[in-house]
Amino acid sequence: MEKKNKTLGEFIIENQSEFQYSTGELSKLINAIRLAAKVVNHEVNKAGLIDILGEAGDTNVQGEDQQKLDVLANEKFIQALRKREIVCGIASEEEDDFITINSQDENHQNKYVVLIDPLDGSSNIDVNVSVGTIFSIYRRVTPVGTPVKLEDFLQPGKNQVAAGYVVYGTSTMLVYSTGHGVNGFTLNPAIGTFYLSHPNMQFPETGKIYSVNEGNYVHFLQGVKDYIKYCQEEDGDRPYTSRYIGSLVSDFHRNMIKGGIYMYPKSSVTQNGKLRLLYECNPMAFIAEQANGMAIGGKNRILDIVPTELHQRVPFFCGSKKMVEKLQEFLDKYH
Ligand SMILES: O=P(O)(O)OC[C@H]1O[C@](O)(COP(=O)(O)O)[C@@H](O)[C@@H]1O
Ligand SMILES: [Mg+2]
Ligand SMILES: [Mg+2]
Repeated sequence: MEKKNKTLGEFIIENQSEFQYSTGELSKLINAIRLAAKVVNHEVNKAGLIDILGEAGDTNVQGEDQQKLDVLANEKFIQALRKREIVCGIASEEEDDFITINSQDENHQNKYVVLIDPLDGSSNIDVNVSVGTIFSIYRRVTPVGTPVKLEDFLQPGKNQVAAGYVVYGTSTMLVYSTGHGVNGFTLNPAIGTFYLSHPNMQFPETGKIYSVNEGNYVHFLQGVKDYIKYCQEEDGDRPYTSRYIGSLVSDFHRNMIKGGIYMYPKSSVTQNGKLRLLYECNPMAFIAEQANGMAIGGKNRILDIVPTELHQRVPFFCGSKKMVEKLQEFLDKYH
């Protein structure tokens, strides 16, 4: 078990050998995320004092009204990643298309693509409820020396070389995995340093929390309705407790620590659910599986899905293994 309280920088160096590619590349990637996270954290913490609450006035490719903090976080993460001479392309919830980034020598030597949800939980920004950032990292599949292509982004989640999230909550944490377990780092805002506070995070095998927007209940498929009823029944360790923050990162983080299941099903209103496969479901599924949890889209494992579009949505069920398996039983009955 990793010793607590070492800095993120120390942890990255000590665990370099775990990263399947050359040393230094991972630290450049994670350092870019760390830097941008600190900048965004700084803005989020004083959001009410400076003019970054409310709408930015534009809509994004999803047709959602962009919040000012969506736009700011998007700029800060793209800036930080662009400067690191390691990323050849970025895709973001707030950008219609992927961004090509060329190496300084103009020969497309960079090897990684990064997909981000710069600000997750946008509906909670103005009401001072915790929000987050989500990131997913792949090695490109097209040859170095050529411009990045869409296929570099449309890789199944199991190809991720690293993924994680930042939660801007009562404290600010960076949680990530490179495929060797999940570790959480808490920011000491006084000195601007992330320290290892949650080594080797694990989803409890089961739990007593279910997270779903029950306001959509009538539109859910029968299997999901039956599972929610099952969670609410008086029997054994049930009823479970309903907790729904409305920020995927925060609901996921709580369930990973306490044991629980998060659900954003498809419904008669949202044919494919709401969450985006590439920069919400894949990175969270990668973390979940690395933490002994489980993530499905219904019959399929999220990380096996072969993406077809940059901003595609999928149904998402994720959390403690025994709870997701139980849900799967209910889904299999009907679908
Ligand atoms: O308000 P709803 O429909 O329950 O949706 C809440 C979900 O939508 C999201 O806010 C979508 O993410 P963005 O805020 O990044 O668009 C998730 O964080 C959250 O879990
Ligand atoms: Mg989101
Ligand atoms: Mg977002």
